[in-house]
Amino acid sequence: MSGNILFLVPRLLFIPIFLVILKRTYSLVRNYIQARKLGIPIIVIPLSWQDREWLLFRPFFKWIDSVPVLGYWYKYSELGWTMHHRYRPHQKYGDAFAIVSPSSVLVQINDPQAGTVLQRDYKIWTKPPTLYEIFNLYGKNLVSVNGEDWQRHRRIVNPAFREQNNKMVWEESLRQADQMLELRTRRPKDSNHVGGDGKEGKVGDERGGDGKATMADLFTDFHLLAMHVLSAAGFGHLHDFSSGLQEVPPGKTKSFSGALNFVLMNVLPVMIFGPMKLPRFLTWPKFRETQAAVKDLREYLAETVSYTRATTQSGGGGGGGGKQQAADIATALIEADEAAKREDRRQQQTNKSLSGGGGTGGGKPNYLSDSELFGNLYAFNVAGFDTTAGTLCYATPFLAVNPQIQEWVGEEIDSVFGSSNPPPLSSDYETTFPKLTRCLAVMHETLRLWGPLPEMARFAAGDGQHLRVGGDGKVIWVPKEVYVSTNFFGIHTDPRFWGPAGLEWKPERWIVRDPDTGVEAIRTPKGGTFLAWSHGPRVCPGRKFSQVEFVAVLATLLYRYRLKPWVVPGTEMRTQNDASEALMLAVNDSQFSLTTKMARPEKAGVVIVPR
Ligand code: HEM
Repeated sequence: MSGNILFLVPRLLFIPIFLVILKRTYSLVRNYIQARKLGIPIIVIPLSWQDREWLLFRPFFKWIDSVPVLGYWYKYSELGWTMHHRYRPHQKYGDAFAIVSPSSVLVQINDPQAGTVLQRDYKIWTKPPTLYEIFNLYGKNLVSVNGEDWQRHRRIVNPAFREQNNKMVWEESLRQADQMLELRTRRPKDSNHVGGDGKEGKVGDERGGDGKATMADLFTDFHLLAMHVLSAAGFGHLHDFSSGLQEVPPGKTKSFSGALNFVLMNVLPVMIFGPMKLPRFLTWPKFRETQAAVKDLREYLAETVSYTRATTQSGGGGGGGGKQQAADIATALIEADEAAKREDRRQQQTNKSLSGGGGTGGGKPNYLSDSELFGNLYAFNVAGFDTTAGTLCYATPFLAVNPQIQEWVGEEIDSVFGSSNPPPLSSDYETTFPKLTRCLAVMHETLRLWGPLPEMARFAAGDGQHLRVGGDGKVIWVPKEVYVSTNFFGIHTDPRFWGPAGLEWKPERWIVRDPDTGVEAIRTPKGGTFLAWSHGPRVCPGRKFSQVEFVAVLATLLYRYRLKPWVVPGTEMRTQNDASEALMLAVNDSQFSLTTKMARPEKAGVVIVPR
C-alpha cells in the first residue's frame, strides 16, 4: 500500500506541471497565430521578461545563450534587452519584427518615423496600463493615464513646470553639488554620511573624503542630490546634502526627504507591501518600515496640499512657513487646480442661469481630485529622480576615461565662470545656463547611449490600428493588446542615422557653431532619431528641469575638479588602463530596473581631483 503511495506522489506532482506547460503551449501557439497575421519576421521565445519567476532565475541560465541554434531566444527574454543588442537584431530581421512568447506578442520597432508616430499620436497609441501601475501608489496621474483624462491632467500640470521653477532647480542643484563635492573631497575622516538607502554610514575611509569613489558611492550621492533638488523645487522643502534625512518632525518616522528617498529607492517593495494589510505579529521590520514610510509620505503630500490651498485662498501664494518661495511645482500645481475648480464652478453657474436654474451642472470636472493631486506629486518624483540621477551616473565614467572631453567642457566652463565672473554657486540662472552648451551636449550624448528607458511600449486604441514602418513604407495592422515597442537604444545608435561611430560617446557631435558669431548651440537631430525625452504632446514636461539640474552639477564639478579612473584597491586592477577598462565594463554591464542602471557599480570608480 505505502509503496503504491510513494509511486503515486511523483505522478500527482507531475499533473500541475503538465497543466502549466499545456496552458503555456496553448498561449504560445495562439500568440504565434496572431503574430503571423502581422506579416513581419517572428522570433518565438518560451520565456519572457513578463514571467516574473523567470526574471528571478534567468541569471542562472546564462549558458543557454551559448547553445548553438537553440540558445537564440535567451537574449530576447531580458527586460531591456535592447540596451545590450541595440539595432543589431534589426539588421537581420528588419525595422519591425515580432517577439512571441506565451505572455504576449511584442512588435519591436527601429524606425524613427514609426517611433515618432507612436510617441506623438497619444490617442491612437496608448500606454499599456499594467506597465504604468508603479506610478499609481497615491492615485492616478499624468504619467499613467490615457486619452481625455490625460488632457485634463496635462492642462493642470503644464503651468507647474515654468521658468521660475527652473531657476529654483538651478540654485538648488548648484548648492547640493557644491556640498556633495565638498563632502567627497574634503570630508574629515570620521564624518557621518547618509546613504541612498536612507541609513547612515561612514565615509572618510578609503572610499571617500579623498575624492575616491566607486560608481556605487556616486550612485548614492547623485540620487541623494536629485532627491534634494526635487524636494526643494518640487515641494519647497530645503535640506542640506548631509542632513536632509535626519530632520524628523513629531508623529513621523522619517523626514520629508527621508520618506521620499525611502519610497523612491524601494519602489518595488513599496508597491507590493505598501497597500498590504497584515496583523502586526505577521509583519517584519522592513515591512513595517515600508508601510510607515508610505504613510509618512502620504501625510506630507496631504499637508502640502492643504497648506498650499489655505495660503492660495488667503492670497498668500503658497510661500512662507517652512517653505522657501512659491516657485515650487506643488504650489503651482495646486494653484492651477484651484483655478480650474473656480472655472468649473463659474461655468456651472452660467449653465444654471441659462437653463433657468434647472441645470444640474453635470459633466466631467476639469480639475484634479485630491487623490489625483497626490498621484501627480508622487509621479513627478518617480519620473524625475532616477532619470536625472542615472544620467549623472552614466556621464561620470565616460568623462573619466575621456580627459580631452573634460578639457573641452572645462574651456566653456572657464569662459563662463572666468576670473571676472561669479563662480557657479553665485551665478544667475537666466544668463548662465544658456551659455553652458557643451555641458548640455554631454547630457544629450549620455542619454543617447544610456538614457533611462531603452525602449517604450504602446497599445493600439480600439480594436487595432495601422502603423507604417520602415523605408519601404510597409503598413502593418496591429490588433489590440499587442505591444508595439520603440527601440530607443536601437534608433539612437543605428549607423544609418548616427554614422559609423554611433556606438561611441562623442559629445562634440551635438554642437553646431555659428560661422559668423562663433556661438555654439545644440544640434537638432533628424526627426525621430533622438527620443530620450519622448516626443509630441506627451513629451517629458521635466525635460528642462533635468537639463538645468544636470548642467548645474556638471559645471560645479568641472569648475574645480577633474575626474580620473580609480585603481580600486582589492580588485585585479593595477594600472590606469585597467581602471578605465573597469569603468567601461561597469557601464556595459547594465540592467533594467525601473530605469537603466549599472548592475555592479562597486566594481569600478573614479578619483575626483582638484584642478
Ligand atoms: C534625464 C531626465 C529625464 C528623462 C530622460 C525623461 C524621459 C521621459 C520620457 C521618455 C517620458 C515619456 C514616458 C512615457 O511616455 O511613458 C517622460 C515623461 C514624463 N516625465 Fe520625464 N524624463 C526626465 C526627467 C523628468 C523630470 C525631472 C520630471 C519631473 C520633475 C519628469 C516628469 C515626467 C512626467 C510627469 C512625464 C509624463 C508626461 C506625460 O505622459 O504627459 N521627467 N519622461
